[in-house]
Amino acid sequence: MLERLKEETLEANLEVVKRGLVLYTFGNASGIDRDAGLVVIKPSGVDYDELKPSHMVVTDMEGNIVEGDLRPSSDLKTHLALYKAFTEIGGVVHTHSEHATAWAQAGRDIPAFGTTHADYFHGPVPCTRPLTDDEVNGEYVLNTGLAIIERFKGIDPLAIPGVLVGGHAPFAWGRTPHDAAHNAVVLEAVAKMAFMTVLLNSECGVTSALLDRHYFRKHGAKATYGQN
Ligand SMILES: O=C(CO)[C@@H](O)[C@@H](O)COP(=O)(O)O
Repeated sequence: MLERLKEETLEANLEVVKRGLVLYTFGNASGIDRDAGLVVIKPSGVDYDELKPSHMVVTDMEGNIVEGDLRPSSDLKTHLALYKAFTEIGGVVHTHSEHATAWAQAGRDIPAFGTTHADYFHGPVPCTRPLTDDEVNGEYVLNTGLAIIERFKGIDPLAIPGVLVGGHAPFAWGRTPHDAAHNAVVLEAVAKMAFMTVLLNSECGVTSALLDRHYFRKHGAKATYGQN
């Protein structure tokens, strides 16, 4: 089971490279074996070209290394926080994909301008709020999972399987590492389409309101809210 999870997690890491979502060692993917209480995550700073299943780091839910000779990703705390808060997810992927990162740096939710977005994200993709000075010096900056969990109060993480960490970059998740990588790829695609949509028609927020009323309700989305 654990060996298979290492392979699946490696495949998720390599998928986001294959789709052009990460440069060099940016980003990281992880998977969880909830029965064993173990998380498998990409090692920190290792070039994807050299990555092997045996390089993957295994930790318990508190981040203690159970298996592996390399340091776990610097985003481990965020992955662990999301697994504890979103109990139905089985994989998390973090990238610095260009368009989603641009929306994150702009501090804006990605509006749902069309069904391409709405088929995967049943609402605007939320962006976390800017951190206060105290938070920048505290745990929040090391564990962006806390900001994500705060932003997802009242939002079903499986209805909207992705987020923009303000000033940083996107995280996506799913029931498996493969699903998480898939959602990360689609998140970048809808971020790019939304960016171009705004350039083509700055008044296009009307579409988003129509989608919000009709499309999401039809799909039983549990959360809709305004854009910031
Ligand atoms: O953006 C960040 C730091 O949060 C990471 O995605 C990136 O530097 C990759 O770090 P790791 O190699 O996973 O430790």
